[in-house]
Amino acid sequence: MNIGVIGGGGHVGLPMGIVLADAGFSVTLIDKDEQRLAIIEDGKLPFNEPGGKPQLENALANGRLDTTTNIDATADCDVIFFVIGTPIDEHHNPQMDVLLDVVDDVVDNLTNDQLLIFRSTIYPGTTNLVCEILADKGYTVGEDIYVSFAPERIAQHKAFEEIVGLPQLIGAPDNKSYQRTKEVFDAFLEADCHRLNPTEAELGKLFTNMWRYLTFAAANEFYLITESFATHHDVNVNKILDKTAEDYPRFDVPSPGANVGGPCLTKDGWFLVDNIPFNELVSTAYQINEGMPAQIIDRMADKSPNPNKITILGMTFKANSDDTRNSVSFKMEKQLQMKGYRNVVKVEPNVDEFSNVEDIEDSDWVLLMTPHDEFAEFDAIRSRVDNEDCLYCDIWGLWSGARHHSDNGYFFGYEFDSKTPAVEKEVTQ
Ligand SMILES: NC(=O)c1ccc[n+]([C@@H]2O[C@H](COP(=O)([O-])OP(=O)(O)OC[C@H]3O[C@@H](n4cnc5c(N)ncnc54)[C@H](O)[C@@H]3O)[C@@H](O)[C@H]2O)c1
Ligand SMILES: CC(=O)N[C@@H]1[C@@H](OP(=O)(O)OP(=O)(O)OC[C@H]2O[C@@H](n3ccc(=O)[nH]c3=O)[C@H](O)[C@@H]2O)O[C@H](CO)[C@@H](O)[C@@H]1O
Repeated sequence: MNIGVIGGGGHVGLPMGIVLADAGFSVTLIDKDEQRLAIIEDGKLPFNEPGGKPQLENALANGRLDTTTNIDATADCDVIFFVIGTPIDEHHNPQMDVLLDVVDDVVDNLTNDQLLIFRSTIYPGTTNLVCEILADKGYTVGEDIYVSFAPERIAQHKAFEEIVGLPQLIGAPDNKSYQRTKEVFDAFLEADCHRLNPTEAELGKLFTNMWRYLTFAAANEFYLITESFATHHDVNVNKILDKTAEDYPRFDVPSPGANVGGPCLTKDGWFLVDNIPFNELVSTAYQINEGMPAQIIDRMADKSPNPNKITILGMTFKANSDDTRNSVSFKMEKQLQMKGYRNVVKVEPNVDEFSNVEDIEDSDWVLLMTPHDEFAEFDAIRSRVDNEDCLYCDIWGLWSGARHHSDNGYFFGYEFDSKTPAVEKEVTQ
């Protein structure tokens, strides 16, 4: 069976294509980004995704993986996956035309019995709209052409483990489209397929991401509330969250986080918001998460006014990633500049264009925005800074001793002995 993956050079499309090839299908990665395709042809992943390289090399060696920039290649495919980016515009509205233009191109080359699987995160109703477009062209979905929405739910960096391990939602308008989609996934899936109709599956995917985004906003809101009490009381948010959740079954709150961003979590909320214009849960979560840089800067300035040099640790949107898309670190940099702090060093070990830890000497503030493994040793960071008056901010709790014992994530370097485990310090407190 020939499978085409449109957007096959991307963070979702490439792992999908590799797994399909590994399962024995003959796969063509169709992508407009020639540079990415050249890297892939060379046996390399254009981005960091653990475990993928050997599988890619294997697929290339077996001749089961091919690449092209030519969208007309879909004409020779039995199954076509759509995995291109589905962005929002500058007004936070979904850019529907990006995907629909590609659908138009594919429809021009359509042949009977092809199965179209939408895997990008899409605006609710899009799959049904595609069915209408196909009907206008004279096709009958479920009889001479097949369509489904099978959302990707992996988190970056876990792609190769999660593509095979997570249950697959399949939104299908008819039995045959469902069965044909399930057959493709059953070739490699170690979990079950769950059937919904297309719009239900589209909403389910968006709800999954929104739920995660809301839990981070709740943790950040708890952090801000605790801060407001911290002016008159000895309270620490991470200590509250940990102790309150200990051995208790219904309080599963993540840590507050300085950097809740990435290519989709933030934008996906806007796919829902315009359907509920007067309800504000999603937009409030956005304001809380995107407001973290301003909140952090205010607290830093209270404790340590007039810093000459500020270091941001981490420019990617999440730990151990090389993906800077929609990272809140850039908002942090912008806010610092707007407040007049001009000397800002941006350290990012996973992307070439940024500074490295050699450049952080004499910083007055160090802001841990992305909790990369490279930053885990507080003592190493502190000795690079070599300024005993430096104020550090780690609301993630990466420097774990600090998590319970610093002032809600802020602490002056030399007051804090990072080698002492949090639990021992607590006993002696
Ligand atoms: N990144 C994630 O962790 C993740 C997880 C689940 C779902 N998603 C969703 O998956 C989709 C893809 O996201 P991504 O992170 O892989 O994006 P990406 O930008 O990494 O990949 C998209 C790829 O599509 C290609 N492309 C764009 N327009 C094209 C066109 N007209 N013809 C051919 N190729 C084209 C791009 O060159 C790129 O290689 C989005 O809808 C996203 O919301 C992403
Ligand atoms: C529901 C779900 O799983 N959806 C996945 C998720 O994948 P993801 O790769 O974006 O990864 P996450 O790990 O969720 O991180 C997101 C941001 O949250 C920050 N974060 C993380 C842990 C924490 O405790 N506190 C935090 O604040 C982190 O720094 C980062 O900025 O979203 C994709 C769209 O991108 C999805 O489509 C994909 O299916």
